[in-house]
Amino acid sequence: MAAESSTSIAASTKAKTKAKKRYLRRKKERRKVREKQKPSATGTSKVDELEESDESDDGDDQDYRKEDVPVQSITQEDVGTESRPPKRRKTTEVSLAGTKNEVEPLNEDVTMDETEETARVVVHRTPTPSLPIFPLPALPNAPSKSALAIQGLDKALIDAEIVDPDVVIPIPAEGPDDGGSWLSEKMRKRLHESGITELFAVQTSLLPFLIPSNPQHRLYLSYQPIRDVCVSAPTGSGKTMAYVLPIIEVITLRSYFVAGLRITNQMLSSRVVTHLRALIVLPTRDLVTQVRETFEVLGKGRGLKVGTATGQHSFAHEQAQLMNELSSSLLGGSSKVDVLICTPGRLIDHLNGTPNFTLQHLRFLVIDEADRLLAQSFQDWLAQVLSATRMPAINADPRPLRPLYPRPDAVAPNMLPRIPYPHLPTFLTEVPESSCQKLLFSATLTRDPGKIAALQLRDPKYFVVQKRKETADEDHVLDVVMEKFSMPSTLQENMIVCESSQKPLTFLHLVFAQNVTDALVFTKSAESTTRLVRLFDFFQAEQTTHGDKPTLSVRAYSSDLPIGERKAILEQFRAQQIHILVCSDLISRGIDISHVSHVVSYDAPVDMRKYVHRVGRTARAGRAGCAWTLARYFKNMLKEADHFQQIKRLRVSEKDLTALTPAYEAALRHLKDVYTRS
Ligand SMILES: Nc1ncnc2c1ncn2[C@@H]1O[C@H](COP(=O)(O)OP(=O)(O)OP(=O)(O)O)[C@@H](O)[C@H]1O
Repeated sequence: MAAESSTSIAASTKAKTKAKKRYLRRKKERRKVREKQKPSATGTSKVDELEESDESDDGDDQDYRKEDVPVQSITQEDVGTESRPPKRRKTTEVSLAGTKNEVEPLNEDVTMDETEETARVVVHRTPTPSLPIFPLPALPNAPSKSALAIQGLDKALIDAEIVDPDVVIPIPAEGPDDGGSWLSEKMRKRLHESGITELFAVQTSLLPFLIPSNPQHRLYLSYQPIRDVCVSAPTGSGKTMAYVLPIIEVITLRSYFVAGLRITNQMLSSRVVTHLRALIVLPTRDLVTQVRETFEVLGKGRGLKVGTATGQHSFAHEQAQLMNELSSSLLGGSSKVDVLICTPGRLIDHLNGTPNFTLQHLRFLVIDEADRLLAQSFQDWLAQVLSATRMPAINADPRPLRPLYPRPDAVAPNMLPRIPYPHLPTFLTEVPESSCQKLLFSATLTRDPGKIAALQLRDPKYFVVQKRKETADEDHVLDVVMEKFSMPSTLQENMIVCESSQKPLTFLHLVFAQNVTDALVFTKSAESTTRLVRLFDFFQAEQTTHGDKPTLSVRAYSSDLPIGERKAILEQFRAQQIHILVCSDLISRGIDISHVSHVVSYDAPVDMRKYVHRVGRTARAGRAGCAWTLARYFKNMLKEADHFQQIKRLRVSEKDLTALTPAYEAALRHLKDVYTRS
């Protein structure tokens, strides 16, 4: 095979040589002929032309070429891009958004050579024109965290009015000018007599909103329904007066304007007969008593009749106190009181069991400590109360309807359509609405949309008393939504990190070394309350036998005690006859005792709301106060509420405790004896 192939190569080379020789010979002959024909001076160009045409047209030459390089006539280089049909290549671009865009190939002018035989494709690359610059796909500006958080929230909450807690306005004692307080002269005088000379922040916002400027229709606003109100303000910021003052003013006075000044006159009161105009619902009896006292102080000399219903007295006794008429059935109801302050349980009892007890004339429904009350589902009290304030559906009331002429004053306007005296209903007939304005108050107002929806609020207006930050309004709303509760600015908060076993001794150290008296001490249960008081008493007894320490009066206050005793203890504490009151969370809300300078959470509160209310028993109405929490694990709750930074963390050294240890150990032994015996 190898020999064969070498022979063929030799033969081909030989043939090539012969052809070349033949070509060269002919070329030589042609040159000779040309030499002969050559003119002497000119004609160079002609020869050149001939030579050129020879080279191009000479069949031999062509033959030669064909023979000479039959296969490699087009070199790789020649083929290049010219011979190949241009490929339409797809260019892929990845956009910023991550999607693939298919883009047309760059501009190429492709033309086919006219001589089809050669089948040559000539590609003329024209300079690529610059493409128009399209803007890069840009992501929209990301909304702020707070903007995202408020999405889907109740609009009323987003539009909450943020009230600066430092705002106060002086109350002029005399003269027709109310100084922007919206209070009558009579009321302003009364406030000054009670030592109140300025309005606190929450009051400055609420009073103008709650005391209507229109002197007419103050008790019944059936055709001008007013907005309901939700108020979130720190503990001790004066929320009680923010509703007590407008209630007294609206019920007892009627005002009119003279030369731009508000003139109020009790004789012009729109109150013709006594009806239940204001209902205040509170979670505990103690709070009912406290709010009643505020009404009595501020409403003195105004002829306002205030009643309470807490179950402290018999049902019959309460009925006699509240109702004028129990025997006959009255469509307009009957009441001896203008204002009723009550707990929800007893209120339901009267709604269901007291004849002529009606809420149809209510102008104000106040739910104080609203988050606590809304959490109580007792007999579905809220739904029952709300339905009692609305016009009952015709035929829903089993009592027979009697024609009443003339138009009865005793029936609320929203009840009138129920009375079968001749009306002329037209398409213009407007259905009267309940005139009841709902007011919700708390230092930890719920933002739970479900619970708020249950209140069927009418176009609610939110007031949130909290320090204004240098941030967007959304952030304030976010604080509201995220339940970041604001604290009194005069409160100093401390946490003493200690193990449970160290708590009793640490507490004794606080009392005897840090002078923590005039204090409320919160424990987790009634049982812990009693135990701590016993230990304290044993410890003091030990101390007194070994030295001359003055004796401190420490008492327990819990649900284990009879109501009468509880009341007496609270009175003694108010009178500073008791120095330390150890209690359960029974009085962690709302109780206002001005001299409380310390609050000790002996057992850490279970949630942030409880913490806010407990520590809020001190530092009230701008006074200074100190809160102490004894705990090992407490910071997570504070961190979640974004409140960790505000709390000073302290440790009590072993050394500080050694002086107290002997008496403490003796007290512990006594305590053990007591519990083993019982
Ligand atoms: N304008 C005022 N000037 C002086 N003292 C006031 C004023 N308003 C309220 N107070 C007093 O401030 C104290 C706290 O008020 P209040 O009990 O209404 O607080 P609160 O906001 O309801 O607190 P909490 O959330 O704990 O129930 C009370 O002793 C009250 O008399």
